[in-house]
Amino acid sequence: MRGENMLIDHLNARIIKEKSPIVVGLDPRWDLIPEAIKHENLKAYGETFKAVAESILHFNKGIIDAVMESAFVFKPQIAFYEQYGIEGIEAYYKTCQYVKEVGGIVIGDIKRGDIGSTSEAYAIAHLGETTIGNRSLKAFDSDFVTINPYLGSDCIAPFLNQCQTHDKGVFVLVKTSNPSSGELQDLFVGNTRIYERIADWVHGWSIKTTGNSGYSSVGAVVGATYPEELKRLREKMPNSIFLVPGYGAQGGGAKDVVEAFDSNGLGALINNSRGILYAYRKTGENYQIAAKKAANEMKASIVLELERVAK
Ligand SMILES: O=c1ccn([C@@H]2O[C@H](COP(=O)(O)O)[C@@H](O)[C@H]2O)c(=O)[nH]1
Repeated sequence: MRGENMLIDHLNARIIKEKSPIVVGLDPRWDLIPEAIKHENLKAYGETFKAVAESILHFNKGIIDAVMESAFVFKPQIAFYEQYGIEGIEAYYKTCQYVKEVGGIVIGDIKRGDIGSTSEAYAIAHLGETTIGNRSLKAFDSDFVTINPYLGSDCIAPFLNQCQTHDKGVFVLVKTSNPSSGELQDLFVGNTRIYERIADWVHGWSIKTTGNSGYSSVGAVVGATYPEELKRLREKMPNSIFLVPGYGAQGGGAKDVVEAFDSNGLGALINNSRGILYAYRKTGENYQIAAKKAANEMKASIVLELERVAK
């Protein structure tokens, strides 16, 4: 498989070129969207899902445009859109489309996984193509999605198949950033913790799909809030790119994520959602200016920390 995997190599080439391993999480919250945007849509559509969806799209496009100089990877979390029904899902779809239009990469944070046949439908919906008679249509065209391995390997296989067919990628939940992630993930099965067992699976899948850059498009989600575990997991999954949430609002900082990277500054994508989207609420600036500054600062802190460690 080495060398055939283009998405991951393209991603790594851009991380190097743009010196940016950051991901901007697009988690729109109605109560935190600037009043001026909401006002315009409430006037046009009243207190409806349509007004919310239009506001979300306006806000997201503004954020994407503002941070493009320091970020090219975006992670919309689908739950924030689903709560606004069909219109919310449309805003999710259009957000993904807009990221693609401006040359960005989309990680659909969908955290899916079910029995094999249902996982296949999820995988087709978010990574593949739906067949209707003689036509094949893309439903949601993400580059990567997040997946939940709790149902076992047959729930993962359909996603891996779509990755191979359509040159897409997945991030498997390994050690999540939330405070109670250890309740299940840290339990021992024999001498191995559950999250380590999942890391072994991910490693097994990733070595079969490693690209020229030495990484696979089968990646792992590992929280910035567990830096010790992050370090050990880096050793366990040397070919997997990590998606690292937990930076910013959840307490993680540049020092906590540095072990996720290899000596070339590759191997990790660090996500920040609230800390960038709603930076304006702390600074009182225009939301785009504040988001741009927050993204630039995050990128600079991580680059500085990587340089410090490399010395
Ligand atoms: O372990 C995990 C997995 C996913 N997430 C998601 O990342 C963002 C984090 O948002 P912040 O505002 O930067 O805290 C959010 O979409 C989560 O659902 C995570 O936090 N931890």
